[in-house]
Parts: sequence; structure tokens; C-alpha cells
Amino acid sequence: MKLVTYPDVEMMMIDLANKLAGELNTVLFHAEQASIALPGGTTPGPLYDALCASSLDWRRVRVLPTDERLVPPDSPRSNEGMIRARLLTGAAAEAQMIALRPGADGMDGLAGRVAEVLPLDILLLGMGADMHIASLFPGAPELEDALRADAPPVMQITPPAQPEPRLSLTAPALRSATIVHILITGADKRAALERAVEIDDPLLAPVCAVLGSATIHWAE
Ligand SMILES: O=C1O[C@H](COP(=O)(O)O)[C@@H](O)[C@H](O)[C@H]1O
Repeated sequence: MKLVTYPDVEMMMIDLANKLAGELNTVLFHAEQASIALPGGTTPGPLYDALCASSLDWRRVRVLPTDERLVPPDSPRSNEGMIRARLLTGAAAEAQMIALRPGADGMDGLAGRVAEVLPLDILLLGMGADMHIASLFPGAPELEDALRADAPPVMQITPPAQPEPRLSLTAPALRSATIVHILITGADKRAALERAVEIDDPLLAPVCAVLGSATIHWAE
């Protein structure tokens, strides 16, 4: 694990947006398409505001949420809705969104659509103060299965103490990524990260599933 600390949140968002744009451009230089999985939640909005202005061939970028709440896409709680509103605007509106929503073809159809963008080129994750990543929550009854190497790429998860069930990329899908960044802010999450390193068990601290290969970006 590599930890990068920034003098302030604004600088972190701009620096990391530039880094992601550079990484996407590098992938697109060598390949026809690039895939990037992105978190929802309250933290990454300003990063998306900066990233959407990057000069990129967005038509060749495939974007998918790392996880989704089982709510309609126009709900303020939808991660897809947030990513569409903050990132897929202007030129970036041409990026392809792979929604984490089952269609008439059910979970198998969704798993097939997600499998098409694996391995991920780039993975950006958030982390909760409870050490969850995507919607892999400690205490969720499905967590052990979602951490298995043979898990399907996406699973329904029932997080404890959350208003609705979720869909989440599973550990093998997350671990398929060539580049892994984790974006966190504040003293609570920094302390949670240090706790996770000590615990070193993804069943208790799901972030441990990707810590080995991740660069953590933190600002107060
Ligand atoms: O529930 C979620 O939480 C994490 C962290 O969110 P934040 O609001 O603390 O930034 C997020 O990465 C994930 O996508 C989201 O569904």
C-alpha cells in the first residue's frame, strides 16, 4: 500500500483527477477502449467535476459504478445518478455507462455485462469509516461469498443498518484492476485505514481485499 497525503482536499481532487486522466489517456494510447470503475457516496463529486473537463476521447471510455443502491437511477441516493450528474457532462457525456442495474435478463445478464469490461484498467474506490469499500460492508451476510476468488463479478449485498440492499462489484472484479486508487478524507477515515492495516482481514475490514495493490489518497 502506498499513502499519498495532500495539503488540502481541493488540491487532492484536482491532482487525482489529472492523474486519472493521464492514466486513461495512456490506456487509450495502447488499446481501443479503457474501463474505469468509480465510487459514489459523498466524497468524489469534486474529483468528477475536475475530471469531466479533461481532454480525453471519452467515447472510448467505459465507466461503471463500483456499487449501487437498489433505488431508481434518478434517486438522490443512486451512485449512477451522481456519476452521471458530476462526471458524464460536456465532452465526458460521450463515455459509455455500464449501469449496475439488472435488466429483464436478471443478475446473470448484469454479471455478463460487467464481465465484458473486466479486467478493469482503473479502479477508484471510496472507503467508509467502517472500512467498507464499494458495497462490501463488514457484517453483511453475503460478504464472505463476495470475497471468494470464484465470486461472480457483481452480487447483491445486504449491508447492516442501511436503508436498502445494494449491488456491488466483488473482490475478484475489484482485484482485476491494473491500477487501484482509494480516495479518503478526514481524520476518521485515516484512523479507519490504520485500523484496517492492523486487522489485516477483509472479513472484518473489507478494504484489506485491495490494500496490497492500492494507492491511498488522503487529505484532512
Ligand atoms: O456507500 C458508499 O460508501 C462509500 C464511501 O462513501 P462516502 O460517502 O463516505 O464517500 C462509497 O465509496 C460507495 O460507493 C458508496 O456506495
